[in-house]
Order: sequence, then structure tokens, then C-alpha cells
Amino acid sequence: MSDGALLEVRDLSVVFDGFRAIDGIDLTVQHGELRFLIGPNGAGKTTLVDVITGLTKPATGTVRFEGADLVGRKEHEIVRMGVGRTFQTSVVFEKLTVVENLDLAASFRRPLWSLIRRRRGVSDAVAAAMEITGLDVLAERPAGVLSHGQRQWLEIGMLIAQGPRLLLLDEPVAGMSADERSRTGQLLTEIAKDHTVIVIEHDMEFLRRYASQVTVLHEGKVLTEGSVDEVRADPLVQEVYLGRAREDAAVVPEEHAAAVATTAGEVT
Ligand SMILES: Nc1ncnc2c1ncn2[C@@H]1O[C@H](COP(=O)(O)OP(=O)(O)OP(=O)(O)O)[C@@H](O)[C@H]1O
Repeated sequence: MSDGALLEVRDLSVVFDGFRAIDGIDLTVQHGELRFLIGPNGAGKTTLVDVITGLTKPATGTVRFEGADLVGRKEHEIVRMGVGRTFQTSVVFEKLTVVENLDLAASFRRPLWSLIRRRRGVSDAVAAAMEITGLDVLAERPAGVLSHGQRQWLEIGMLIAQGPRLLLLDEPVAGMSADERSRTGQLLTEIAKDHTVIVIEHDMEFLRRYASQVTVLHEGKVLTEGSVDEVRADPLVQEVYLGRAREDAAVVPEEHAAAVATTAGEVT
């Protein structure tokens, strides 16, 4: 294991009915990194996160987290080891308040008997999650009345309350307003001070503002890695995005089109 590496993925392949969705990926993420994963539709980003979190079994390869191989472990075991993720679909309980949702998320480490006993006040983990996400002012609101952005922050807060060392976030700013995007960018920067974070994101403007290291996936392989500027200047990346922009203009979804348009605008 390399010095300082929290996560080491080696020679990873995933095959679905003969189709190689992931094809020999190597990825190293150091402690304290805020790493962005980008790539066109079907590049394998979600599948990679699914393998790291135990949802999908690889055909070959290893995924080492703090030196321990995660392959073959159950999802809940991986969560307990300190790896947390958000999903594109919400996991918030609408009728429970913000603080109750956070408390429930944090409770997975508590013994069962302590869940039955009504507790006074909030635990340190819940208080910290509310503070970092700025949700302390909404603590007693039912989650069902939160705006889209606040709900995303609650989900991130629920992850933080579980005390993970690695957070995997799938398109955290999708559907957010410009103001919510900025607040989320600041939140990620704050979280990355004492966590390692991997973010799947398509929004180039967001990347430009908040990403340091970027890994570009394409057709199940790592196309390139580097700083945002290095990656944007890479002819292979331009070809992948621009090539797709030319061929698939009609089928590139809105958020991808925004990424493509930004990239295209800059290289022409
Ligand atoms: N359960 C599955 N069975 C069969 N094929 C799958 C399955 N899951 C993913 N795939 C295929 O694997 C490839 C990689 O998909 P994946 O969702 O990882 O891509 P992605 O980079 O996350 O794309 P997107 O940006 O569209 O979410 C795609 O071609 C997809 O159709």
C-alpha cells in the first residue's frame, strides 16, 4: 500500500452479461483528498462506486481501504469500516425532523437498547453534522418540508453523523440552484478538511471552482488523471466530450450537455 493512500483500487473489472462496464481500473486516493470522478454516460462511475461500497461484485481486482480488501464484504460491513455513500435517490424520512433523521443515521453505531431509550439532547456526532451542514437552524423541521438543496445537505449530514473516513457522493449538486451549488461546494471543501471525499460530478463550472484532483473515466477505463486544468487541456478528454457532442448532440442529457458545452466553449 502506498504511503498515505486511503483507498487503492487495482486491476478492477466488472462484467455484466459479457459486457465490461469496468475494464482494468487502477485508482489511488490519498487521505484528505477531495477527488472528482467525471466521464460521459456509461463511463463506469456509478459502477466503480457500487464496487467500492459492496453493492456490485467485480470479476477481477482488489479494493483496499486502509489496507483491508473490501471485495466480498457485505455493504453494511463496509459502512461500519468507515465508507459512506449517498445515492441519487433520497433516503431521508420525510415525517421525521432533521435532527431525528441525523440521530437515526448516527444510531447505527449505538447498541439496540439505547435506541429504545429516549435520549436528552443530541449526540456530538449529530451536533457536528448539523453545524457543518448549516442545518442547525432547521433542526426541528420535518424533512419533508426541506428544499431540494437542504435535503441534499441533510443526506450529506446523515453520512457525516455516521463518522465515515471516506465519503462517496453521487452528483451532489444535480438539480440545485446556483446559490445552492456554491453552498454545496463550500460544504464539500469544509468536509474534506477532515474526511476523504470522492464526488461523481458532471458540472464543469462546479469542478473548476472546487475540484483539485480529477479522474476521468471513459468506457470503463481511466482516461486520465490530474488537476482540473490538466484534465481540461488533455486532447483525449476533449475528444471524448467533443466527439460525443458532435455524434450524440440529441441524446446528451442536460447536465452532460452543460459540461460538454463548457468544455467545447473553451477549446474552440
Ligand atoms: N446492472 C447492470 N446490468 C447491466 N449493465 C449495467 C448494469 N449497471 C450498469 N450497466 C452498464 O454499465 C455501464 C456503466 O454504467 P455506469 O452507470 O457505471 O456509468 P456512469 O459513468 O455512472 O454513467 P452515468 O453518468 O450515465 O450515470 C453502462 O453501459 C451501463 O449501461
